[in-house]
Amino acid sequence: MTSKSIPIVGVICDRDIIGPHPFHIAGDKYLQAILGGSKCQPVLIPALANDLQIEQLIELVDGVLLTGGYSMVNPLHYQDEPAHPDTKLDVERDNSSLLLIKAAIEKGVPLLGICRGFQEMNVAFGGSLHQNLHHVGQFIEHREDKDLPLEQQYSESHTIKITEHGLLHTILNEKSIDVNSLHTQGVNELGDGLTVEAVAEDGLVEAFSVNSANSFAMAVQWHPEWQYKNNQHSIKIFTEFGKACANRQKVKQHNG
Ligand SMILES: N[C@@H](CCC(=O)NCCCC(=O)O)C(=O)O
Repeated sequence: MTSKSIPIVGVICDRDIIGPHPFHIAGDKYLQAILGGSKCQPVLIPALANDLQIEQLIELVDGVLLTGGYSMVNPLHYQDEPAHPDTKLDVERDNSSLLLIKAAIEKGVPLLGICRGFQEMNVAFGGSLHQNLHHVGQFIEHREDKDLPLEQQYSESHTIKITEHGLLHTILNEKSIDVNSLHTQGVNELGDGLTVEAVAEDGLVEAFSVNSANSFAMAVQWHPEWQYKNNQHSIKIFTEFGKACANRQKVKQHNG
């Protein structure tokens, strides 16, 4: 029985230790949102960094998803003070994502960044992060309360104002929406060639797009993958990303 092939989306893994061993892992909710929301086949990309055959890999996928993650982007990537020794880092994830972002933009592969992925994309374009938003003194609380049940951790936490006539505005057709918020870090300096698509009520950048991209290239600080089926805005984001991936697949099939 022949079935129509669906676009393939590469999902970056975290490298984390389980028991005595390192593993490459990705959150199920991201894979479900790609499968059901974007109608694409998710495949995991291990955080093998410079051992990844990026040029070969980027041709195999029709889109790239950079997921959230509890580890922090190493501040050495944006020339800031070294992270506090207790900070959970993931050097291999950093180095893998930065290579993937470059390759996806160069090759016109649709790219969606979520939370940590949003922060990685900002850094990849020369931007910087506040390592601890709650220490800066001008921002509302953007962290989740990890002592609460997950439903409450991922519940809507603040409003974002959407840039009129931008990509996100075109996708959502909304001037503002409420979003969840589960992040310690956030955009300090916006990277070169990025356009702000939304800001929080405290002025923190919450979404941006990539000016030079030949395809969908957007990143959001919140978590649209969380229970995406129950959120019309999330459905629209994953649907739009999926359409871009399907278009990439069609162009590749046409070009043979
Ligand atoms: N570690 C960064 C990014 C926060 C983030 O991605 N949180 C979600 C982790 C769990 C999930 O994938 O839902 C920061 O704290 O700023």
